[in-house]
Amino acid sequence: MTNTANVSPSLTIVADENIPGLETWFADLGSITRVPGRNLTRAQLAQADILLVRSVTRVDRALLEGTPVRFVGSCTIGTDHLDTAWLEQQGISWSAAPGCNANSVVEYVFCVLAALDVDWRGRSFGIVGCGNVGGSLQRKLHALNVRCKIYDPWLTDNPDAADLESVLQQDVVCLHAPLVKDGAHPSHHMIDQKALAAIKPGAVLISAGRGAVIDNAALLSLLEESHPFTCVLDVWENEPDISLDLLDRVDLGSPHIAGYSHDGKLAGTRMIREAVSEALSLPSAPSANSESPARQPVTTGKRDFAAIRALLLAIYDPRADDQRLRAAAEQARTGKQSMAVAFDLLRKQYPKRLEFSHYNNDAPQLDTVTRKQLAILGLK
Ligand SMILES: NC(=O)c1ccc[n+]([C@@H]2O[C@H](COP(=O)([O-])OP(=O)(O)OC[C@H]3O[C@@H](n4cnc5c(N)ncnc54)[C@H](O)[C@@H]3O)[C@@H](O)[C@H]2O)c1
Ligand SMILES: O=C(O)[C@H](O)[C@H](O)COP(=O)(O)O
Repeated sequence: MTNTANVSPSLTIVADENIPGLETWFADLGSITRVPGRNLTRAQLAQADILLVRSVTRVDRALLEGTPVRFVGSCTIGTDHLDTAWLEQQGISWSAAPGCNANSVVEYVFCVLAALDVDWRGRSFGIVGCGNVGGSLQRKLHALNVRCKIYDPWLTDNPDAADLESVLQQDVVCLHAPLVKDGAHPSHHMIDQKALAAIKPGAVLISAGRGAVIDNAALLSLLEESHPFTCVLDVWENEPDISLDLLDRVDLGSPHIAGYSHDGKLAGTRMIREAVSEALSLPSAPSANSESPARQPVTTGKRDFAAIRALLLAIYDPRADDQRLRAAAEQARTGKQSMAVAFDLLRKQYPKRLEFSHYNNDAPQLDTVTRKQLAILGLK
């Protein structure tokens, strides 16, 4: 990282208004203009040196051609909204924030299972896509002595590697693949009618990668015919204008917030600041306040899995997100607000969600094994 502390750059930064921590991480670089990311236009970038986006902005030739933008940073893990080939061809530096909110997604998965009262300790897991999110989930499951199989075409030597069909036949199937439309292993509609049919009756399907990894029309027709497995969707095709019929039929739905822990969002902003410093030889990122606030106690009088469940849900209960999304759908049905606007608003106004590490397990009656299992999940 370059340390050019004497230089005081005066850059023009255009940023999605939903990126937190901009003041902390970018104010020293110049002026920041906050814009709604969904409708960003080329005209708004006429003076911009740096563009900071989230997943809702398509960054390509149509947006950037003829603008002075030299660096594009996406404070997200996913990169499917960036035309990286075009950016590279134009010599425009870019970066996403790999892994920034992976832990948030893993915690979401365990909280979803807690909300459904599914004791994961006696189940087998199938993980599709085993990068930062899937890999972290796999490591936690191993530590908990839970069996899992993974499908990731780029990780064939992973000890749990299996073909897609056997992965889909596990008790809990977690989708964490990126959206890839071309190349050797495209994931677009990878979970089609045939793949959906491979999921066991009574299983749980959790989709928290990108919506279009599942063929949503095929999923809807399956769920209209019968309800063979429990279906949990955080990500949808055609966000933000998601299918209300599909929402009606899933067991838990949320507006693409699995990665929305406060920690995950701030990590994304910080990582992009580090990347811009590196790419444009700018001063190092300002040092953040390293003092961590006192952990908040969570408690329960229960024991064993009931206690694990109660403690996790005291921290984050995905049923609240589900209820808010269904209330928004009701408004859309009655014509009060379009689903697309409501979906984006839920994301913009998302409550501050802290990861498990901000809490401490204050249930003294718990036995050592339960305590250890909670610690593996990140609640000590
Ligand atoms: N719901 C949310 O809030 C949320 C939050 C974070 C990330 N995501 C999504 O989850 C995706 C995964 O995140 P990550 O941090 O693990 O990314 P990552 O890049 O670290 O890992 C992705 C993994 O998927 C594998 N993969 C690629 N094509 C595949 C295919 N066709 N089938 C199966 N696996 C495939 C890759 O080999 C890689 O190991 C991101 O790309 C993003 O789209 C969603
Ligand atoms: O790719 C990611 O990091 C996540 O999907 C992220 O949580 C998306 O959030 P958004 O950028 O849409 O606000």
